[in-house]
Amino acid sequence: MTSRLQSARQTDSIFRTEDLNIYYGNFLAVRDLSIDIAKNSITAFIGPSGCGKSTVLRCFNRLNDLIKSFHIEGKIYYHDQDLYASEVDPVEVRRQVGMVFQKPNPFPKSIYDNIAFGPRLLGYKGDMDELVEQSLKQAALWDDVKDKLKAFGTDLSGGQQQRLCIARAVAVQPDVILMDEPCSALDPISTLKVEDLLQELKEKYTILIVTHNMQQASRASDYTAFFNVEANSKGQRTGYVVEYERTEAIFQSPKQQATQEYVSGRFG
Ligand SMILES: Nc1ncnc2c1ncn2[C@@H]1O[C@H](COP(=O)(O)OP(=O)(O)OP(=O)(O)O)[C@@H](O)[C@H]1O
Repeated sequence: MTSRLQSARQTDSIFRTEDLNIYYGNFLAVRDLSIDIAKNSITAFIGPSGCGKSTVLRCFNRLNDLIKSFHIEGKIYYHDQDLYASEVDPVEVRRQVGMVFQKPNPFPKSIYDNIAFGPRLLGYKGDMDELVEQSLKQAALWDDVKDKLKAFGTDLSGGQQQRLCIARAVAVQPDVILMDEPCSALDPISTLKVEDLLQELKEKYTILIVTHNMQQASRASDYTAFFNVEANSKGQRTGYVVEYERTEAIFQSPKQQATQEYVSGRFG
């Protein structure tokens, strides 16, 4: 068994991976991942292209299950439950572990229906107007859209669309929100709005975010995992975590030279 990359906060972890190897067919995409993810915190995954950040992220809501060649060795525990046990329903996992993607992807429906869609599907019996309002408020979008809830979500600006997607994610009352480069298609002002929003959301949710933006990782996250990638003798490029620590330690006093070079922009 490999040593754990983060031992300081195991009592407060929401996910725990143990000796995780992730494959697409015979290709080992990520190896030897043993990390804990802290509850009610923001954890950033950084590293060069192809090191497996998105692959790891999508393991936490079983989204990779939709890829035929995908399989894992090792374990992922979610609240101490084996996430890949046969009795676990991936659809229920995805309700509890929501996701926001790189490109805002609102449904071609009204703003209201974008939010109400998930709760309706789940048979929500409460006051839908109230839920829509609360969700939009949590995503810091209510003031922008309260007078045009019937307008199409797709007609909002890019930054607003991404906040709509965040509102849609929170409307089904998840436990965790995964974000895969959520700001890469946004302008700097919208990016800062989303980053501010993350600080509020972490009071209620656990957030994992993949980002190529070093400033974003250092500004917005509590913990950072730096991934790297190396080729084996067959030329396969496998990702692994080099260093996983509190964000200020990764950016101000990294233990590994590769981390230092990456966060200072001299690599990758
Ligand atoms: N569906 C798939 N089938 C086969 N290989 C895949 C699949 N998705 C990703 N990979 C491979 O797995 C490796 C990790 O990819 P992944 O997208 O997770 O990396 P990443 O660090 O998120 O990259 P980027 O920063 O460029 O988005 C890459 O070699 C990629 O080509």
